[in-house]
Amino acid sequence: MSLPAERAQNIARVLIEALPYIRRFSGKTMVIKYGGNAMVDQRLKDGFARDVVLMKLVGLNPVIVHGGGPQIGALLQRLGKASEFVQGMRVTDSETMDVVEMVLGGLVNKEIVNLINRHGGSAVGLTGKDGDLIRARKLMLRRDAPELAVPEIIDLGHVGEVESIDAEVVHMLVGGNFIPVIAPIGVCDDGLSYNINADLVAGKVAEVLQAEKLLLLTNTAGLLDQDGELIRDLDVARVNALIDSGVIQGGMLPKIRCAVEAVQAGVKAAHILDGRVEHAVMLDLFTDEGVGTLIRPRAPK
Ligand SMILES: Nc1ncnc2c1ncn2[C@@H]1O[C@H](COP(=O)(O)OP(=O)(O)O)[C@@H](O)[C@H]1O
Ligand SMILES: CC(=O)N[C@@H](CCC(=O)OP(=O)(O)O)C(=O)O
Repeated sequence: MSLPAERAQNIARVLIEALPYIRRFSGKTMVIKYGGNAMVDQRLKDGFARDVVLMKLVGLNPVIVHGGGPQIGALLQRLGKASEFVQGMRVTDSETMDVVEMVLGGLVNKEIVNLINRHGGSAVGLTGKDGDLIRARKLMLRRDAPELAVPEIIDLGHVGEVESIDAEVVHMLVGGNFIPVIAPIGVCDDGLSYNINADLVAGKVAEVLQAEKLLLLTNTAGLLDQDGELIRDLDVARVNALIDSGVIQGGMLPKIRCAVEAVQAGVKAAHILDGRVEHAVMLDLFTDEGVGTLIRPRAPK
């Protein structure tokens, strides 16, 4: 493989320009949540895989946690089953759980692994069952409303939350130069599978690994305010006000909650960004302020 001299010089210039950024993040862990809504078309998927491979090659440690909500919905529809969500969480009966496990642990996980490997990386796919990575407990949602004397408890079936993460298998893979690709399926003490929102898993994985950054790739420019304008930067105190006023709804609720919990538990920063933008991950790394919405533990002084 050989390049014309002028092209080689241009590449060298760009790499040298990138050096301070690469040095800043070298050896650091980046947890990237790749949402089902960001897996739009082949060009974007290829771009994502190339970014991840490049990150690894320059010394960062990317760890991928993926979703696949739209992909689960599509298969359920083919099977004649409707999708129902409460506060951004899929109501999951045992038949739906089988579909979730097949789509996330099978189709989507292996598609991402294959994509990264085809672009020159070494990815290994896991669900929370592999290496006992994700222990889950049943999630009981609370609904508070003025007309309710006591909060309503909503049972969503096989929907879980993270009880604990045993990251040994992740450390082993990262140490062996692999890129872990994690599907958000947990297992509880009695061996039952639980469907966990991928944002929640990504936040907990970032916490346990004490990641430098948690990047949440989705299908909006970031968190939008009541006028649809991008909020570039917010601290934990403002998040609650935005939830109470109804600005943050649906799938954005677990996303923002997990980002807040992660930064409160020691992750340096969380970003919600548009995965439909080409090279979104690199854009985030190579700009001081990042792109999308930055969530930090407290407002800058
Ligand atoms: N304030 C908000 N800003 C941006 N998106 C919001 C907001 N409130 C609700 N949403 C919704 O949240 C969605 C992202 O969540 P979700 O569909 O679960 O994405 P993903 O599959 O990437 O996790 C957006 O597409 C949007 O419809
Ligand atoms: C409990 C719950 O809602 N689980 C999600 C898991 C997948 C996911 O989170 O996918 P995205 O990130 O693409 O939305 C679901 O069943 O859709």
